Amino acid sequence: MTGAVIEIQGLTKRFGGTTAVDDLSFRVEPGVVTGFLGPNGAGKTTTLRSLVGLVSPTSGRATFDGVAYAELRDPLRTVGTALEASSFHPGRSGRDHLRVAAAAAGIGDARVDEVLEWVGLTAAARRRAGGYSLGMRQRLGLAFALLGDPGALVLDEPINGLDPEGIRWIREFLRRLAAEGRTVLVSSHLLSEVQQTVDRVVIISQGRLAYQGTLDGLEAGTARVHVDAADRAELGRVLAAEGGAVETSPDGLHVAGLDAARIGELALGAGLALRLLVPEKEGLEDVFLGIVGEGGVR
Ligand SMILES: Nc1ncnc2c1ncn2[C@@H]1O[C@H](COP(=O)(O)OP(=O)(O)OP(=O)(O)O)[C@@H](O)[C@H]1O
Repeated sequence: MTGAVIEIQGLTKRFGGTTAVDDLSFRVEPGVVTGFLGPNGAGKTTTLRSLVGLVSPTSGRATFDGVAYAELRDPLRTVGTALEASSFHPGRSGRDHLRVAAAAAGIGDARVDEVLEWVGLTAAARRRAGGYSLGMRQRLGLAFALLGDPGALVLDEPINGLDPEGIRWIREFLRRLAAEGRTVLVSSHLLSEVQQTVDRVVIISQGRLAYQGTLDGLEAGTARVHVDAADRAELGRVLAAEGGAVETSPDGLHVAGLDAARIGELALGAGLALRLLVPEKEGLEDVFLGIVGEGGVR
């Protein structure tokens, strides 16, 4: 098992007059969990389906270490996917569902039992999948994705609808898979849902890339400092001269582009005594909503 770099390059998908994905490019590296975020209708599912050959792009490419899914020599061993939690034959047991999929790929029953154990479904393995709870179906989907011991995992909304215990379980599970060197890409329409699970995020809105990078970077771009001095106007001039974006309000100055430590130094250098110096952090969810905008939902 080696992690594969997932690369989306200039991907566009149109359905008739609807552009679901619009010239989208991003990279997903092994060894970390990457969140793929955007509001409902942003184009996440279409992107993930393009990645595994279920949707043919209008233009652009989606590859694993440079190879398109359809050209992979051993797809099940390269990438595991869980794109729909309910795509199981309801009358078949969880174990039989996996045995059928495994047999088609030349994978034996021992591995089926291993992945069932891995996702904590051994006790329920011989029960009808139709009677499984949503959490159990998510686990069965993960077990299916892991059958070929793939280096990459592509999971569509694996946390959606889980109870707190299920969320905690999957969070730890995904982090462990990434720590083993796998590439883990997990979609969600809620940043708060994956915030404690992901190391990096790719955010899309209306089919286009809105941000890719770390969560810290996402927050840093919007962080401001609330600061004030007796001579507010002079403080504002000093900070603006050093590149701060200064907004004056009745309760002081709100400054972007300079951190609190730097503002303290500049004020000291200018002989201004500060009477207020408070870093202001917008909640990550607010940053996310600011990026995807009101018009994000289609
Ligand atoms: N097969 C299709 N035919 C026509 N339009 C489609 C098709 N699949 C998706 N779309 C449209 O493309 C856009 C993106 O849909 P997509 O399902 O990829 O978004 P999403 O981010 O996964 O949203 P959700 O979280 O709601 O699943 C939407 O406007 C959707 O209606």
